[in-house]
Amino acid sequence: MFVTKYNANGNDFVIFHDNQKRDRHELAKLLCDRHKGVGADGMVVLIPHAEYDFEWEFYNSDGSEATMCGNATRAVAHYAVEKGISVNDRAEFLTGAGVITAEVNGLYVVTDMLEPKILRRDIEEEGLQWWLIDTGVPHLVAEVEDLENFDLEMARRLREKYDANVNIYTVAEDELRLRTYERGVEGETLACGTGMTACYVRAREEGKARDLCIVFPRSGDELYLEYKEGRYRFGGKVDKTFVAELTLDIPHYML
Ligand SMILES: N[C@@H](CCC[C@H](N)C(=O)O)C(=O)O
Repeated sequence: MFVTKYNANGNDFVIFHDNQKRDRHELAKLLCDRHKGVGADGMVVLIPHAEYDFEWEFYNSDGSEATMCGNATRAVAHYAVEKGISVNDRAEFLTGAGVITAEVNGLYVVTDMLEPKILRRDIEEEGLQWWLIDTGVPHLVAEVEDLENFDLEMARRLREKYDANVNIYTVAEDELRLRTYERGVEGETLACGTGMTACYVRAREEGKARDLCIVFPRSGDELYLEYKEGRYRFGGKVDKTFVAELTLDIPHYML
């Protein structure tokens, strides 16, 4: 069995394709394990679909399924174009949250994000004002003055209470910086695309971010977010790290 490892600005994924949908949560746990497996924040499997280029199964590193992952959409679009599953440098595929389109230009990939839903604007916790925004998966977002003080124990409590990813950000017109505690990884990740989008949605709504914004996640990589004609677009480079043949003894029931 061959898998491809991608790094999307610090969010990393194990990707392969198969011919049918399955429950692969145990396999995801094994392959995402950084000691026993390949090591990744998530695993994605591309499955044939009658209407779209493919549909995906997305798993977090703890084996839980998630409906959407912004960074994985960019890595998967690159994978699909390279494998000929998608053509003309454009991927259109079905996620648990809806249909995604992404444009591939070399290693640079831009995803049209799903329409965000602002679920709550009134959450007060830990001295901060949080909004709850669904960008395919739920995110709590709060603006802070200092990104260095991200209390991960606090983030864990909020993640449990609201069943959401937790983000803090700073914003200055055309520059957004953020940190994300990810559900399903149960720790801080180096980047989170749906999290970046959720922070940007709030910053724009509050008149603090321009329609084109540079975004720096914890990895320090540079991405951008754009709001145009009612749509949020999210772009950045992806790295295909390696292709590996698994020699792991994978129990039959996981395959
Ligand atoms: N890293 C992702 C988000 C993945 C899903 C999330 N961990 C959840 O379970 O809600 C991104 O780039 O958006």
